[in-house]
Amino acid sequence: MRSPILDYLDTIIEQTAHIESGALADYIPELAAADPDRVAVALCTVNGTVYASGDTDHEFSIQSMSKPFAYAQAIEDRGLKTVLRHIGVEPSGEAFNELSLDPQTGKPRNPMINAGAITTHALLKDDEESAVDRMLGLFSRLAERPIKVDEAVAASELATGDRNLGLAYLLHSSGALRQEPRTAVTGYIRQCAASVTVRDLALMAATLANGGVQPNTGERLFSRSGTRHLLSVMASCGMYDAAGDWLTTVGIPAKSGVAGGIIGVLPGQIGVAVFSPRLDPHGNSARGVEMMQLLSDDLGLHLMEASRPARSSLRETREVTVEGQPATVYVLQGDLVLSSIESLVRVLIEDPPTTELVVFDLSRVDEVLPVARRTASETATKLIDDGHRIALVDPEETVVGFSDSQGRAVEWWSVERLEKGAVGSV
Ligand SMILES: NC(=O)CC[C@H](N)C(=O)O
Repeated sequence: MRSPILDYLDTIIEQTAHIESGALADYIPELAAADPDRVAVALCTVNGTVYASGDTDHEFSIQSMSKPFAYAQAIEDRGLKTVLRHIGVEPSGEAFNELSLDPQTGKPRNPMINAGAITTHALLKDDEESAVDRMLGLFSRLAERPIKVDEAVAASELATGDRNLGLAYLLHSSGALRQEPRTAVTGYIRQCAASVTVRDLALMAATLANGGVQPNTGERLFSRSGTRHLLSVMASCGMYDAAGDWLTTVGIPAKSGVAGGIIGVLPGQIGVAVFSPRLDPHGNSARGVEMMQLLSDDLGLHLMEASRPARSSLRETREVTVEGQPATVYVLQGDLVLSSIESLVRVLIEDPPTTELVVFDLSRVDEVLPVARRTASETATKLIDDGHRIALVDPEETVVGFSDSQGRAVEWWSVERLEKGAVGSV
């Protein structure tokens, strides 16, 4: 059966379908030729499972979403102290391509704006392979597939890259740039032209959510402390001059790119990625920001929300005989949020119950977020359609009035009925 999490992601696309505001980035001619109606959304858990909806395999250039990964790599290559000597960590409150450095220090204010990102690129180790190849190798390990430069995008931006060149000359004159301005800008632009999908980006973001370890390969790509530092910078500077608004509303470390992508990271839980090419006046995807806002509200992503456990909500699965008939009992625990019920939903899909009677024991459940309830309703529909009977044991009344997504009621069992009726331990 199709995962209800995919059905949920479909609703994010449907609910934002009316948003047609914003404009394509036109200072890079190749981006102005993009199809403005493309849209995609993906999320990836820290277990490495990716869910994606919309134009999931459509490739677009990573642009400024490359900046966090280059910054983390520069920290690995040179150490945090050296990187901090070259680039600050203060929000600039300015546009991403502003021609300005911190007047007190002569350094770029942070690594998420172009001045800081060009400086970052020039700090990457380039003795064995070029800094661009090094970044492509990193992207490929993060996304688990070969990531390449979109040569048309790179050529288009190189031909119109005067502003970034101007910035690089400014940086060079203040002593902040390790390379010749033209070399640094060419490398930075090629780094930005790497071609990715929302699936790739969700996996990349999930690696940051997972403390720097790629969830599927288990490879440590960034140190834990480097990842924490990066996420803090993304939280305060990732959305440029909209960063304060972003942190108060969506509330997760994020980074946007001018091709229309945005990535977000909920530490310890999930990475998310959205794509829609029309940009708002800050240079962030207009529909993408709305999609992120919905994801944040529905999934309870906001960092300042009282913390929710990242552990799985499935405590254990038991096969027992209740009142003379075989039953599968799923014992759930903790707060039911999307990232904690994801593993339960995946077990139900990949290893469906073999008994007609399926019991969910919610005795140890504390709180159920609306999106978890909705996903559970959709899962119930799929189970009922497959011929199962569903019974809920819910002594704390965490899901009062629960029904499947078509309004079909489930059975309500007391703890005693389950415990007394069961042969085999419950
Ligand atoms: N915000 C962005 O995505 C900007 C990246 C783009 N390559 C530039 O330097 O202008």
